[in-house]
Amino acid sequence: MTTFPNATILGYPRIGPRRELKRAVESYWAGRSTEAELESAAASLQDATVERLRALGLTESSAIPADFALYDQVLDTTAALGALPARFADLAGPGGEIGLDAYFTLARGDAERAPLEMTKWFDTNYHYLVPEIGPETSFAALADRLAGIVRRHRARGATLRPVLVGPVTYLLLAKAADGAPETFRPIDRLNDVVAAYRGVIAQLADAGADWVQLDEPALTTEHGSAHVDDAVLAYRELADAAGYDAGTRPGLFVTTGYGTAGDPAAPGQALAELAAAGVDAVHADLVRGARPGTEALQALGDTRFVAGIVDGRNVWRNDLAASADLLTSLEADASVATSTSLLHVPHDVAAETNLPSPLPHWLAFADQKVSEVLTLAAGVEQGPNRSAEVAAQIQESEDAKAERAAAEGVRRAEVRQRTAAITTEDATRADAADRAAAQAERLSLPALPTTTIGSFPQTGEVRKARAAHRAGSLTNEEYDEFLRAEIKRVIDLQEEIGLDVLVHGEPERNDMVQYFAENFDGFAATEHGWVQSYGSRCTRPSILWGDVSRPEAFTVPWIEYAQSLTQKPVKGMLTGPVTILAWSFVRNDQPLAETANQVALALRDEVADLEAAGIAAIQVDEPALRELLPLRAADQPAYLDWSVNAFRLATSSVRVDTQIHTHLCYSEFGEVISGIDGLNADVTSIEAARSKMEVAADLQEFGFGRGVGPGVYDIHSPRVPSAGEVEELLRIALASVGERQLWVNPDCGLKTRGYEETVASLKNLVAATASVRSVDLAAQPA
Ligand code: MET
Ligand SMILES: [Zn+2]
Repeated sequence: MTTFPNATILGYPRIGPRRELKRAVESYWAGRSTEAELESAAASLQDATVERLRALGLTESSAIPADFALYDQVLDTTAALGALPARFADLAGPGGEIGLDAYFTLARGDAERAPLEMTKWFDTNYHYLVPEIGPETSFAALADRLAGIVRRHRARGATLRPVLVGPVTYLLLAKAADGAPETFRPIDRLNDVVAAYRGVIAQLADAGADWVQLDEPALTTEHGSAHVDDAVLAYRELADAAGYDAGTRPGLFVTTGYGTAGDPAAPGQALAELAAAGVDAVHADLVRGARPGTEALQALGDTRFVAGIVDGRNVWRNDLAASADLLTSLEADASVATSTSLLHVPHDVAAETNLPSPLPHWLAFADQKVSEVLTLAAGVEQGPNRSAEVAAQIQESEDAKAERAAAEGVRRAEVRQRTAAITTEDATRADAADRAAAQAERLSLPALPTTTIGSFPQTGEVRKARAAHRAGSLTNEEYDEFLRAEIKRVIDLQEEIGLDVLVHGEPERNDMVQYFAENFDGFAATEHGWVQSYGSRCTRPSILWGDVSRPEAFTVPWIEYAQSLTQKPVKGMLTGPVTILAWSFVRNDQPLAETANQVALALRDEVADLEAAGIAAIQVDEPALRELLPLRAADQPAYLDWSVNAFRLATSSVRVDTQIHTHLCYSEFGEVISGIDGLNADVTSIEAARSKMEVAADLQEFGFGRGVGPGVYDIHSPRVPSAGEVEELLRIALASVGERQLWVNPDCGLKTRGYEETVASLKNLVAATASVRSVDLAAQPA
């Protein structure tokens, strides 16, 4: 093997600077292009990526990672191991291989089969496909696709470094296959999977790889850090040259992004153990994780230390002076890298033409981060005698830092004074029982009130009108007119269906976070800043760069109008502070808690204006509450403290008879039940249908005393639930939540659905509720 490159990145955005991959894949799915066309589009994008990275300076052998998943990197590893769940067994090729169509079927399901489950990748908004591993799952070395990529680039003169999810992380991220015995854990299959990895690594070596990257981020989590011993066993096996043809074992590079691997009290120790097992290069995340101890670094011996010092998860320019100092303090020869893959950031700041100046000067997207890595690596090589070029780069980073600290809008006295003056009282409401009584009187709702989560189907018409307005072909007045007609239609429809608490349908919102970013001060929107969320789906997070405030009420006119059309209560609809932070790129120059308080006060202003406009129920959505939960148990209480408090700050100014709702989805919330309780909302709607109301029982067990609306149907598919099905779920919920607390609603908003299935589903929801009210509640009226 060659020596490990001095500068590298752990991964690069795969979607393409203009979302080329998204288009190519979606066109293939739609039958508009052939497999060959898709492969050729993917190959062109790879070539462009490799050329771009070389032009930026990643010219050392093996410095460029080959991480070109068409859908997801965990699914790629599943494919390389041939680890097909039983229900997909028929998709295997003659040699057990998972071809292109099989690959996409695992990701997207088909008429008979549900796809692999999708879940969040560590504490990010990227979603991976969960492997399903059972005692019978067969593993094989089927790395043809990845080997082919390595080979193709070799022929073009570049030795790339193929990337796989490492064996321990792969199994820790997997779930037990259906039918596996209770006691079975996927990690029980470590020996078998390692044998397959060995074959995969040999295939990659055969294709010309000098180094193979194995990502082991699971070692940085609370649960995974207890598996360092397993990793040592696995890598001892993988590093054993006896398993390879003479002299062909490539270098093994193990990465540990997203935190500190192993025991956080002994940072670096896990890396030293991996080195002792025979791993040739080990990476530590120096942004989210702790700096490895000096002794641990010394114990690495010949194993190369790779310092993940350029943040793979934010969009801010690196503080090069501070990073250079940290690298010097390591007193070890180190390579320089990113903290994680750059998958989480957009491609290139230079592509942005509309960002307010001087914001671009403070930013670093993937391409800028590559340059930062190279500068820092050059600095390490040069030691105390820095070249003029490196010195100039460091100076520029210092200048940007100073400019940013002093720039207008970054720190605004009026915002600072408000957050400094926050008191406990600001986050405190009257007793829940008093609120319930006052709200019952004001709203006079039936038992088991029915409602929806906020959005109604965003039809092609709505999207077209928004685009026309943005392009200027629809005037403000015309667009307003259109939105009002849409709101009226949605209100009339809900009246007709017979729902109790109505919504305006959110037609004016492109996205539940971006809409708030556009109406608050302190945020900027990018034109091309797309990042992959899952598969071909991308989001374009706003950049929260300055102090946040709300110049004027912006949701009030729509809600007020909707309320004017009906006697029934219409919910005000806001996105909560934690979710706004989670789905934006957030400033890194102050604690998240401080930024959360600013956002909370901006929302508090909107809440006050909604209340003043006569709105009796206000919903503040926090679907991302679980997403930002720190990976380590020790860090979780502090997080729940500030995040919960921010929500309370946003919602606690209201009168006793104003009903505060919240909504949570996308996650298992079992771990944060105490946080949900802490939000102190009068009504909490929560995704529950797929887990058969489990969360209702969890809440009950916790002693949750306020309103609960466990979702009675899954909105992720067009399937219409029957009234009988909804009734059954309601009865399960009723058994734990009780009729005084139970609300009836779908799992989440309806914006991705069509009208036909929405109307049918909601009618069944209302019918089921009526039946449960008359059958189950008749005996003991509330
Ligand atoms: C991801 S949660 C979505 C909540 C929002 N109010 C909606 O209905 O779309
Ligand atoms: Zn939701």
